[in-house]
Amino acid sequence: NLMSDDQSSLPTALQDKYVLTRRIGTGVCGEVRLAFERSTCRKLAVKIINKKNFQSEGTATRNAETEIQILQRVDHPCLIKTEDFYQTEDSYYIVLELMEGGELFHRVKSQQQLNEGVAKLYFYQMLCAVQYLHRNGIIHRDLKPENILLSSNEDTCLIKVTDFNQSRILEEAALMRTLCGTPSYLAPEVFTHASTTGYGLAVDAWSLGVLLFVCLSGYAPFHESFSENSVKEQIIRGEFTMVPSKWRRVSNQAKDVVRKLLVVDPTQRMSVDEALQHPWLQDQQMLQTARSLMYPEGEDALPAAAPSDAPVAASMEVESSTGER
Ligand SMILES: COc1ccc(CNC(=O)c2ccc3nccnc3c2)cc1
Repeated sequence: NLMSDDQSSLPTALQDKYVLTRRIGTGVCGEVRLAFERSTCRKLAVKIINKKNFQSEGTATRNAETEIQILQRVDHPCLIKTEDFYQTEDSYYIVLELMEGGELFHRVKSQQQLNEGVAKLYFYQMLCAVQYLHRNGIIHRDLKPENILLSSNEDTCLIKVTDFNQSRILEEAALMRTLCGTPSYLAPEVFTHASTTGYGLAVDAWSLGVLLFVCLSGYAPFHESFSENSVKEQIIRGEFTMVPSKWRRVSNQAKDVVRKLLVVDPTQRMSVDEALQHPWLQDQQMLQTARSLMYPEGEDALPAAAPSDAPVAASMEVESSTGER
């Protein structure tokens, strides 16, 4: 447990600043623990990654910048922010803002399926996050409900994409590991193109299609119980199943987005940019809500034009004219 050897193996600088407590998440490369900043008692998440299954042996490092620096360089309201970073010879410790709502995976599971308006709000934020990554030359390659975190337990909340740097670091090793793991969210070209450098931005669009499918219906589009073909076969053929009872209340526009993302040929697949222009997302109320979640300071930064007949403004006018402030 934490109080025994683990605690002692933590960097002292980390221990000086934070108290690490229970495990709140686990991933391929390590675990996430709930932490408290000693000086402020602020709750944070500390992601512990042991290097041995993180290092892609042999492959040349991509460029001078380490992926962790990329993690620290990117800045978008729907991308998890790194607060602090430590390392020992066998582990990385990444201090992250705590996402109180936990993984999207658990939210969808507990609610069976999300209502369409909530799914649209979350999907729009994912599109913005992935569009930002793509514009910064980062392909996530591993988008799945476990990597989408919710900022609160409210339906209307900010979402953040996480783990986007790891897939870049695990580039070659990930392909091997990915081909061993459950392929449910993987795009067909991951199987057909041998090298990871072969596939482009379109893989993230496919995974977003699977994510939207899961949010709207509560189940995965490719599953061994749906066909005698393996999940891998179903993916390569783009053979997904929309169970009527689960999709009855979903709008045709939402289904259209899913169908245009789950296209096998990456050159024919709708891109993230095109998805952001799809009619289903031209929903002013959702866009307004998303904007206020993503850019909260945006609200007071632009002073609302006070209507001319506002009594408050008038009284303030009186005060200032008498010189009172
Ligand atoms: C007060 O203690 C808690 C409150 C809420 C939760 C739910 N959150 C989580 O379970 C969780 C999991 C992984 C994460 N990875 C990075 C950042 N934040 C994360 C949050 C977990 C603990």
